[in-house]
Amino acid sequence: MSQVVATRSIQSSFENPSSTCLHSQFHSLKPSNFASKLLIPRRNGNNCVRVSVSINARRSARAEPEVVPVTPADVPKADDEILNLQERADRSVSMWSKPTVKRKTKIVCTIGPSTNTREMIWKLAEAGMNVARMNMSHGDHASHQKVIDLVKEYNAQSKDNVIAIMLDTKGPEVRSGDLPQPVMLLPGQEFTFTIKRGVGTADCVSVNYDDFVNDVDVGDMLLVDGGMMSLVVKSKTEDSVNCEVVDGGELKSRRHLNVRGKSATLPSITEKDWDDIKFGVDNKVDFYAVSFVKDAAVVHELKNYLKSCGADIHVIPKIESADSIPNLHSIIAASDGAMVARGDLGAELPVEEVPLLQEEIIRLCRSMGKAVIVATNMLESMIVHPTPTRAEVSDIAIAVREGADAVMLSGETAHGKFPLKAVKVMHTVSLRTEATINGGETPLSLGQALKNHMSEMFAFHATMMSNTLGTSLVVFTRTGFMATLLSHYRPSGTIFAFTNEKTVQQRLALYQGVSPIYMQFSDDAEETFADALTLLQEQGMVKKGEQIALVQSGRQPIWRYQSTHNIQVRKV
Ligand SMILES: Nc1ncnc2c1ncn2[C@@H]1O[C@H](COP(=O)(O)OP(=O)(O)OP(=O)(O)O)[C@@H](O)[C@H]1O
Ligand SMILES: CC(=O)C(=O)O
Repeated sequence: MSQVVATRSIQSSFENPSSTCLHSQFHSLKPSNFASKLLIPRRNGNNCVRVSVSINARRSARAEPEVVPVTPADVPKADDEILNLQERADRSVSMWSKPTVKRKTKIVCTIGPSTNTREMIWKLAEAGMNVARMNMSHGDHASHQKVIDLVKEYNAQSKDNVIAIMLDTKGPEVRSGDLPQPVMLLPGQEFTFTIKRGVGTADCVSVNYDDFVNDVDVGDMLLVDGGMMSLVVKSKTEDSVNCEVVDGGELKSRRHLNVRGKSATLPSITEKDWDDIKFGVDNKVDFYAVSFVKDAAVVHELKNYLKSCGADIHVIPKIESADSIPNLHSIIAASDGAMVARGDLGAELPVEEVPLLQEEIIRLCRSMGKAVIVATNMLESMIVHPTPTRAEVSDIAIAVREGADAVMLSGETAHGKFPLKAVKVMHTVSLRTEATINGGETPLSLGQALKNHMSEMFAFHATMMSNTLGTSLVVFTRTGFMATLLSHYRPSGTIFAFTNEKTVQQRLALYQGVSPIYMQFSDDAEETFADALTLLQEQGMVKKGEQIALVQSGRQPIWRYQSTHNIQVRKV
């Protein structure tokens, strides 16, 4: 029943995103076993004016597109029905009804066997995927090439949506070797890991890393599959590590191994990674998620390489290694963002550190004006179940509240049974949570981190102005800089970022609150502004008579002198 009220409150906050005042939040959260009234905030100022909207609290509000009816299976028939509904809704109110436009927090989907077809990429995109991630730990170049081509094909034919492409490197993963059949490990049992190649018996298996014996010490805790099993190191020989099983389980082939509190002394970018990075350059991907980054040097090395190739690809280090924690500030400063890779992070460090580090990494990224992604286990149970656990829903809400640019799905979309439902749940939970967040909570030290002070000042004041007036923001950008800067101030309204560069449009898909739109710029500023506003109006994203805040600032002047920056408020 409360679904009904929640949906209406979300809609009212989109009709007027500026000020989800406390009063309206209260009403939106109220139990709805009675006819409820919503407060729709008025556009001029922060005052809320009571507007009576009687809602009969009935489940029949299912037809509202934002509410995900979590039905029992992600079977094509059900999906088709949902998508048909979506298509009908899209035709009636066009782009503004798209999940990818209304929601501010972006969704990264890992593409794997469950989703690597044309049909599923299209469905994921329409359900709300903003970024397609390819994990280079799995699959080969041919299979990833197919995914890249499909995403590009989707982008080329879509008039009002764009999906960014992220290539996630395998990195220096330490894995156990092949076993002829799974081995059941029982607590108290002895088990050995060896650097000798090709061993796979009931009490000993190979490890793919020659320095394994040197890196571990007696007393260390080895975690298999991120902690599904654990073994304590009892003794070592020249080539083997003898352990006692603490938490048992079924050991299968090629499992992930971590040593609690330690990172492997391997380079963050391996030879395979360089090969994959080159593959990414050839395919003009938008982002590299770089596994097991330990310090800023590796980010500089990759950035220098990309510069030498003339590749415009952004670098997002994955914070997952114990060694990276003392270097967080310098790693993020050198990069274009960070991913909180909670899987390995929670294996190398005690799990109770993960939420604290997540908060800290998000805070650091936001204070430095960098993109931040929260990843792993977000809807893990939906790999096999059609509905999420309440804890998973809360986890997404926390990441949204903490201000992540994006939340990520891994196994849920890569090999899960309900990939579309997982995206829809993530979409709905993000949207619902966003509706309760007051905009314009400016990161305190953003001013110190960014050098281009004038742009920053204009981003800040444009945010304040659009929040006060309850308008969307319109920005014209060739490099994406001003759009990402505005995003970091988290304005309440959508940032409509017009760019004449397809690569910039694609990359901006990751950023919180940014709706990237490709448009040819003309030499005449007024003509371009008029074209942009017409497009927004045609797409149903702004209404005639509505005000928008238009920002002209940034590093590369478009239709202005270098020294002149503007914020204009225009009536459509
Ligand atoms: N391209 C792919 N081909 C085949 N299977 C895949 C692919 N991508 C992902 N998977 C499957 O989905 C699972 C979850 O994906 P995820 O990206 O989380 O990988 P992971 O190996 O579990 O973790 P990590 O992110 O640390 O590499 C993988 O373990 C794998 O079984
Ligand atoms: C995403 C990832 O690699 C992790 O969570 O470990």
